[in-house]
Amino acid sequence: MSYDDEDGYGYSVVGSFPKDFGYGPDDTDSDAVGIVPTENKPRILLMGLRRSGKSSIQKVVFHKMSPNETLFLESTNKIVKDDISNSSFVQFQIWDFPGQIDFFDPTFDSEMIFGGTGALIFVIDAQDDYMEALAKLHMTVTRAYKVNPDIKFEVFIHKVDGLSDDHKIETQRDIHQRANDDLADAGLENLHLSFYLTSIYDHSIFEAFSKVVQKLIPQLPILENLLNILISNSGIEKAFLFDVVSKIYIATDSSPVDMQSYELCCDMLDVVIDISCIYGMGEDPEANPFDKESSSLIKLNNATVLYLREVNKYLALVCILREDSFEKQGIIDYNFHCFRQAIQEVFEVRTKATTQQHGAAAMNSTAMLQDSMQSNGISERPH
Ligand SMILES: Nc1nc2c(ncn2[C@@H]2O[C@H](COP(=O)(O)OP(=O)(O)OP(=O)(O)O)[C@@H](O)[C@H]2O)c(=O)[nH]1
Repeated sequence: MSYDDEDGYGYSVVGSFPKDFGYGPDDTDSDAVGIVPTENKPRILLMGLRRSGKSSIQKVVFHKMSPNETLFLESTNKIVKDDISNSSFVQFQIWDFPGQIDFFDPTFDSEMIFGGTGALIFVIDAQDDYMEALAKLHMTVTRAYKVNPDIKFEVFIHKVDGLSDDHKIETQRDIHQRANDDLADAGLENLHLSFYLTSIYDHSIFEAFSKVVQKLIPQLPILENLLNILISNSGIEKAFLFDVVSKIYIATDSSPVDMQSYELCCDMLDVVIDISCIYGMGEDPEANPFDKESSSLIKLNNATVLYLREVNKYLALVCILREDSFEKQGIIDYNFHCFRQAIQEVFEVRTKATTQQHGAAAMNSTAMLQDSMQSNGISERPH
């Protein structure tokens, strides 16, 4: 399929995505090598006061719920466990906690809950008075840290869509200061909190979740390295490796991420998914239309090109590059092919369990990619 309008703003869709964006790779899937048993999957906890927006975040990011529909979500009364296994890299469980959870309740087994946790996201409603939330945050993180000091503590200052830009920054500064002062008073200077301004009404929640998830992906440095090699050889300005279903980016090259580029790439993914779901199904409804031929090209009217390629069933690469760099599409496609193979190798290593093998194979795939890439003739990475 190919679409063009008179402004020269057009896109083409070759191949498409599966109609059913269900979760969980099936065991017969060759991309889903190294499926981790449920109990070993890293766990992400969503905690915070009642009505702070925990369930909405989970539904919007992982279940494609539209933000307006969250108005009708009922209060969560028990821990809801959600197994997110949509990618071999992004295999984790999200536990959504009820707002009124009581840590002093004898049935609350903190050893079990915090013991296997990778990240704890504490959601604070920025449109409400946050003093009570800060007290709860302090109690939660100190308790969790005692059980498991390796947990990554992430604070979502949420619902910021209702705040002016100045108010957002002031709120973040105030929450940051108070939370860290409380920790310093308790002698817990080593406990590190990361802060994000989020809303389900824009891309900020996807960006924040991307950063949380990236901290739990041991292969992140390898993926970044592979992306750096790809973009520097291909004249690409920015590349994101997306988890197709959630729009989380699991890695990007090491140039800084600006929100606009990320939004643009997210929008492209949405367009491709929508078009594919409507027009991409073949005659066989069981066949997966998102295959290695799947790609899409959007030419913007500012001499920039967005280029999407399927990496495997769960991952897509979305690149931003200048139109003149795209003249040598053959080289970009060749380099992409090498990149895809290198990613495949990183996947395969997961099945071969040992860390030593992992490290050796990662170095191997990076070196091989560096050797096999063709240069686009652009010596410096454009800015
Ligand atoms: N303006 C705005 N409202 C939001 C946002 N996220 C969630 N909400 C609203 O906040 C309300 C509470 O959301 P929930 O997701 O049910 O909150 P919760 O933390 O899961 O609540 P409990 O289950 O009671 O613990 C809903 O009406 C949502 O529509 C946001 O980013 N901005």
